[in-house]
Amino acid sequence: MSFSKTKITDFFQKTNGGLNGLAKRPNNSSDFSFHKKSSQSMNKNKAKRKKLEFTSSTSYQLSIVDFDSNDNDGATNEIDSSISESYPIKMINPSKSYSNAKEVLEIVFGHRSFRNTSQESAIKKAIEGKSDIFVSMPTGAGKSLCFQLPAVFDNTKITMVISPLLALISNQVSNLRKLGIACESFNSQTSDAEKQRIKKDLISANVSIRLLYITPEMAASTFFNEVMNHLVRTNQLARFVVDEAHCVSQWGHDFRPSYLKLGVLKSNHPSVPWMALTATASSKVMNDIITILKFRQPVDKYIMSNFRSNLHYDVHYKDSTNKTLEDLKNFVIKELGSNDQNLFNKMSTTESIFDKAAKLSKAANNNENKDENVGIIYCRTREQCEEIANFISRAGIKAHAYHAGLTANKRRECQEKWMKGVIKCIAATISFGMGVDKAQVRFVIHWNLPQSLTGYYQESGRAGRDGLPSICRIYYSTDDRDAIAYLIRQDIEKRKTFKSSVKHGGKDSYDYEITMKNFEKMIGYCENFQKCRHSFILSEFVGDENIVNRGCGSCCDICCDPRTVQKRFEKFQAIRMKNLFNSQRTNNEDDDSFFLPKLDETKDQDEFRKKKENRAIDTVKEEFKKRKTTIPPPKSTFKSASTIVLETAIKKSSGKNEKSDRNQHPSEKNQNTTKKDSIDDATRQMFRDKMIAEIKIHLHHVNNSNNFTDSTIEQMVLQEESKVFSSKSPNRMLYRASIANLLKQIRDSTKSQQLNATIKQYLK
Ligand SMILES: Nc1ncnc2c1ncn2[C@@H]1O[C@H](COP(=O)(O)OP(=O)(O)OP(=O)(O)O)[C@@H](O)[C@H]1O
Repeated sequence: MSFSKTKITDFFQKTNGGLNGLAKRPNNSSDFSFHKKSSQSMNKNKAKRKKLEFTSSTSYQLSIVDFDSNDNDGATNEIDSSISESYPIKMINPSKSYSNAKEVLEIVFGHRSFRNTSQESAIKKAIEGKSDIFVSMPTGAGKSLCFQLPAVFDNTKITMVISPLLALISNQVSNLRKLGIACESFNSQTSDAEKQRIKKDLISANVSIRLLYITPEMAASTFFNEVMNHLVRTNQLARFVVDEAHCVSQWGHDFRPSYLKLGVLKSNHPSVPWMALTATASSKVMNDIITILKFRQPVDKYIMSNFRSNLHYDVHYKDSTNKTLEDLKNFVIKELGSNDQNLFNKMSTTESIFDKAAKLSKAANNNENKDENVGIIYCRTREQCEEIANFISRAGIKAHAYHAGLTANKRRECQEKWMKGVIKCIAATISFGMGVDKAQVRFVIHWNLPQSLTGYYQESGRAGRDGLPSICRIYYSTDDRDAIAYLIRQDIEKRKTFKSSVKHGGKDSYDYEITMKNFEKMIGYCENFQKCRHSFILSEFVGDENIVNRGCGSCCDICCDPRTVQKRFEKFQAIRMKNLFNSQRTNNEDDDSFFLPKLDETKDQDEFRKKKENRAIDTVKEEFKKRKTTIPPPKSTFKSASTIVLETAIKKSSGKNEKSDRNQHPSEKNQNTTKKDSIDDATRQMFRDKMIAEIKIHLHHVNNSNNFTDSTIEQMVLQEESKVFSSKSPNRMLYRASIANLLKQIRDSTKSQQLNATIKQYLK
């Protein structure tokens, strides 16, 4: 939304006279429902609190975040954790002043003590209001309080909180309102009536909102510029807060170009203090945050170690055993199964799966508060979420899928039940869990490889927020690795074609190298059997030298039992090599990255087999669907490795395994068959795909895309790959090394912005 300056000025004049919508709310003495606070301190403080509060009849209707709607303020609308019902709230007396931070901590927030010294110091420094503050604390360490408490302490001013996700905003606003704090959000989902009410307050002489959550896009709007000017002029702006500040940096896992504009706000209002918070800051990210947001030196930094000793990290290999799903099932039963599994075991074998599920659900509802332990299994596609959820349910654990294909209501219901422990295990796409503060998450499993270590740290960090032992596991497979690498390349290419990357510091700030390097590190993490997993992850962050240098001791599979991990890894490597060297890959011996049936469920075996055959193709189709674009899909020759492997497998299983000479260069036609068989077609096609992708990226970078049609590129690749094949076959290693060398040369030319010499030869 945008407002013209004249309109704003008119608006200011019309409402002049200190309109104070919120402060002037009518009081009455009706009953008010507080949210349940379990802590004893909260109860103790209730009586004290009552005296300090005045009541309001105003009902707040929080904006319902519509999962699928277009969001014109740029906020990512990935999950729906909003509160749909309106509820009466009890407002804290807006003119109440507090003598110190501890008092606010106890009376308003109901906590007995600060969670850690960083939290306490950051809060006290913020209350002083003299410096800019950088906070890096692990997930669940209590970052939000670092700005929420000072915002309440400062009872004549407003704190502007800039946050990237509507779901996060919605959650925080909802929690703060339950505490009686005057808190609002202003975004594309806010109703017109609410916007009017908030605007009135913002332009008044006595602003009564203590915290206003906005998106970075909204912060840059003309309307908010005017608002900020007014608030600064009238000395009512306490501070700017940038939550999830790693979004500023392209070195972070979640770069948001709109965050780059925030530096302008800082330049416009240099006297207003800022606070930036993140759970995932490397020193590069921290420096970017401080520089891009133009923080005043010296910056007060509060950096806590990201090491969480209650989290046990490990990696299981999908390729190394044909019992991966059994492994997953046994693990989930062990972690969550006590109640559900016992009940399930007692059920008759003749009962239908639906009856069993209904019984489990009923039992879980009755036992709501007994066992709130839950788990998350992250999957890459909706189909996988559904399949895994079904699979776990069949094993007697109440599970549910969560993804964008469900209605907003269904997602909300699902999340709420999971929060209460009614649904024990959720199989979800990675948007699930953002901004969700659930303490008893006993495990976070990644069924597919994440794209970066920092992203993985944040997702896995949703486990064990209650401080109790919890497990973070990845099920790794090379099929996933290849499919994700392919998709990353596709994304990068699309971004470049759309020229959506932004210019920053004179260079293209969307850096292909960074994305790929991040992904390579993730692969390194999974394929490593020597370095402590915590060290591996924490080497990405500031403030963790001790762990990085010494290892965690016993909080990961490698530190606990390095020999077993080594054996597992070697077995995985052996099978991988066998797959690479042996084109006679068999479906059921070593490729277990698909879903396998339980042995006693013969009637379901056909269904499973079909799924097994279709899954990789569906995965790729699904990913294309997700990346809706006007760009035509890649030509049929441009296939992911997993698609090729699957197609080959399907051909084999249906007896149509004839060798194709598609894409065969004429010069190879007469070559002897020994040579030809030594490097299989699928491998060659995979390398040709890689070359095509690399060349397209290169041509885009050196501004030569228009000089090469797709068919020229394909012909070029066919010819160059064919030369290598003819000269290096049958030695597979030499073939691979030569192709790798070609790819490297192209990448080097991309870096030096020179049209690659080999490619140049094909310029007509
Ligand atoms: N001093 C405290 N005493 C007790 N509980 C606290 C304290 N500070 C924060 N908490 C609680 O800790 C939980 C986590 O806090 P918060 O959501 O702020 O963490 P965070 O660091 O922002 O995590 P994330 O990065 O995952 O968002 C919340 O339930 C919050 O109420």
